[in-house]
Amino acid sequence: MPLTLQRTELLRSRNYIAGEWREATGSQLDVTDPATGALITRVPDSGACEAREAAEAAHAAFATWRKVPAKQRAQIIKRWNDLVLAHQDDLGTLVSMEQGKPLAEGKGEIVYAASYIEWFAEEATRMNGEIIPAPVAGRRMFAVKEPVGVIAAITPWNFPAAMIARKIAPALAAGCTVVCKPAEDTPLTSLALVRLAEEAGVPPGVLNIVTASRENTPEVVDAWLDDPRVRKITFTGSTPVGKHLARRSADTLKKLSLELGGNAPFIVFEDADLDAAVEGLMAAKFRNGGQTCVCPNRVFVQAKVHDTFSEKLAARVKALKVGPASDASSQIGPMINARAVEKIERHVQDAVARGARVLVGGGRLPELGPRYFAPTVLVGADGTMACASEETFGPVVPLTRFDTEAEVIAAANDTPFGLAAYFYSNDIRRVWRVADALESGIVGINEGAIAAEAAPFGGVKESGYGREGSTHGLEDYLHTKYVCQGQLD
Ligand SMILES: NC(=O)C1=CN([C@@H]2O[C@H](COP(=O)(O)OP(=O)(O)OC[C@H]3O[C@@H](n4cnc5c(N)ncnc54)[C@H](OP(=O)(O)O)[C@@H]3O)[C@@H](O)[C@H]2O)C=CC1
Ligand SMILES: O=C(O)CCCC(=O)O
Repeated sequence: MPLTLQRTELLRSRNYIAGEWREATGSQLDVTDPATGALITRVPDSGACEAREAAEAAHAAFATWRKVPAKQRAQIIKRWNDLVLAHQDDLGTLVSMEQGKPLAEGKGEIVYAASYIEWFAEEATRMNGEIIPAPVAGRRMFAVKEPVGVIAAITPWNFPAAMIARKIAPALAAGCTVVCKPAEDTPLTSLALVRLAEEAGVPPGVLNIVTASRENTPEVVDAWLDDPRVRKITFTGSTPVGKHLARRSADTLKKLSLELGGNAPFIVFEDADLDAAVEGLMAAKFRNGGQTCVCPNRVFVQAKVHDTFSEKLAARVKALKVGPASDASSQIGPMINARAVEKIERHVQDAVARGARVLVGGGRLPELGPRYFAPTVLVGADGTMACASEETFGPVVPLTRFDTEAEVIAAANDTPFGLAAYFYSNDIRRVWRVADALESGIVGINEGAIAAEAAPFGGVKESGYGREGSTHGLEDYLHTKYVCQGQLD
């Protein structure tokens, strides 16, 4: 059955700038269903002109929004959260329509996105400063929290709702205003979320969104990078684009939050509960068909339990149901675009050419459509393979056998990335030793589902910097102003 919306007005096809839904002045961009390639709708293919209008509106609105009492900002954000939850069926459907993830996951993403909105509505009222004991008599010293200013949020296609929510909600909570550009492949969920923010009472100019094609995106973002009024860039996406944003924002010294690519290790020690480890790996690896930056990319299994673990895993992976979001039984959807499937195929072919063996899957599923790839388990993977050094971003599990703890820690850390890492062990001494040794912003110990609004999400090394969620996620949108009052008489 085709996916449809109850409230069709949530399917938006214009930019939202200065409180107005504006037609494209130039060309338009097709938004398609990744399962079939069918056109869903068209949105503006914006350029520098629209980007500048959005920045202008956000700059003008900042003067008043920053002065709105925190409690009032919190109430508006809370209303946004309520509206998002009230429309979770339609929003989840939109996610699945444009991104391809199974409907249950699409709706789950909306609940996940709302958890960030609710969290930051509550945090808005807790931006406490400090009173500092003065080292000199007669002075009073304070550390005051202030909003950074206009924020540019650039978001990826893999979580079109959650990534918008966890960037925009803290910005609004802090008193910042926002210009946003969603990914070319998935602009519709973000437009619907902005529509609900408008309905919740976010004032004109405070939140602006412009859509653009992959070709025009650099023009839009460059306009913001060059604009000294834009004080912060918050970005989730690939490491090369993150580095580009860091370099290009240097001239105006913007604050940056970069949540970039990962290459997560998942380690199964011989003392682990193997069934729990298989379940944890299934949850972590196959979320969104493997298209998640915290998905395990390299799986290391200790020699003694390797064969038992791989058999158990293969049985679970073989049973996964692949299909379109419109089929309620689907567990893995299509990949986002042709480039994504090509990369996954290249990784599997390279691994096999270098000696890996396919235990399950191993190729495309043309009978379902051009964007489907079979959930795959490879054994005999090693560090020379492309899948060990690049993020596959697809449903492929390469298993590598290891002997010692020291060897596996060295292998796990042998990457420029450091976003998430997972391991399974029931030895309490090993648990803390390994957690300390892993070079990673996030560590899952006997746990595959690590994301939560109350947790600081982010990486080290070339996985970026800044944290999203938790109290740290608000801090990234604030400056600390030191105020010193001298003797009054
Ligand atoms: N950390 C994460 O969550 C993600 C990691 N990735 C990794 O990146 C790989 C490639 O995915 P891809 O979609 O190409 O990721 P990108 O980094 O290209 O895209 C992420 C966002 O950045 C925008 N963007 C792209 N180029 C520029 C630019 N020159 N200046 C400013 N903004 C830009 C994109 O816009 P547009 O869509 O219009 O190009 C999109 O909004 C994936 O296979 C995966 O390994 C991808 C997505 C998320
Ligand atoms: O960067 C990503 O892949 C999105 C984050 C997923 C998560 O919140 O777990």
